[in-house]
Amino acid sequence: MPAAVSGCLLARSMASHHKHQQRGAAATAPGALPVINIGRLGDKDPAARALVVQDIARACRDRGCFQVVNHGVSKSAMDGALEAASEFFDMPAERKAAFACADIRSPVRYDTSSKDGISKARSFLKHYANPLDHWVDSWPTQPATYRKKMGTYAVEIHKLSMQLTGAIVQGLGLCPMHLQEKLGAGMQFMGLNNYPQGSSRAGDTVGLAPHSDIGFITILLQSSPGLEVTHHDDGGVWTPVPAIPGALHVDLGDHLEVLSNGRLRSLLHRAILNTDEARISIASIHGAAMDEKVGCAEELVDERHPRMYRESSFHDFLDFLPTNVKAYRRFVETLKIDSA
Ligand SMILES: O=C(O)CCC(=O)C(=O)O
Ligand SMILES: [Fe+2]
Repeated sequence: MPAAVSGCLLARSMASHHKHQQRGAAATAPGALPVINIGRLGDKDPAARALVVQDIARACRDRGCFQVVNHGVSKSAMDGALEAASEFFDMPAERKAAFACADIRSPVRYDTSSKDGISKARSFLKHYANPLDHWVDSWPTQPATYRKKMGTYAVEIHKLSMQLTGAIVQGLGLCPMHLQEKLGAGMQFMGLNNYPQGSSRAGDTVGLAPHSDIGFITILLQSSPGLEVTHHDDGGVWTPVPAIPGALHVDLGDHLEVLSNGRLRSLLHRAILNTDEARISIASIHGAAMDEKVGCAEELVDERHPRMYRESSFHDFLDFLPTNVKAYRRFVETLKIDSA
């Protein structure tokens, strides 16, 4: 990306960051969140790739998240996904209710409020996406372009997830191929979130309660700002993630913390309601297959770094979820070997 474009993106990011800060957060964590140009990740020159890997490694270690630009996901796929989501949520309640399901294991699920008592304003649609052929027939047929638009986005994002995890594990000193097979055959769990415009008078400011995601990474597309993050050493200070046009936000999930044997931490995040506009976000969670156990990478366990976490699967996480409503704990906390 030419420097001028990069500068422009950063300037917008800062403007949006400040606007958002004035509106919500009480204090700010040090430094802006990293925005990484990953255009040279696929470069034949290993030195060019290494520089990007280094930036990603630093962002993962210090912030637990970063945004990517020049990521190869087309603008038309990103716009199409937001359109499909917005058209879905605009449908009459009865049509959406056809996807309501009490079983959190259902491959497609619509709901109007979360059970935590905090995220009351949000409605959401969740569905599996990888491999697309296997799941797409369970997706909504209305709006008519939903499957096409969301499917195109899902496939492009899955490809990006493979590239990013390749770089992240390389940054941990592992072979870039370390997770590729597991991810290729793994879960892609998409969560489409619809937040109405918030009203500060009514005091409804939090759209989605603080949590970390399962999986290795989450790639998130947001229509406007609202996502806030706090990393383990941020002292509980929330940092708004600016909505940079064309950028995608990436955050680390519980299974990456496990795989890295604690060298990386999963990211606590939440969504704030915008007082000036409604908002849509599309989270794509990338992990191993439903029943595949994920443990610490053997290469990262030695005498100085004893194994910190028990193995677990996505399935184990789903079993844990209903037990984690009142006093929220990151799933990964329950896997700590000394926490038993
Ligand atoms: O709306 C957002 O920005 C956050 C969504 C999210 O964290 C999720 O769906 O897991
Ligand atoms: Fe999340």
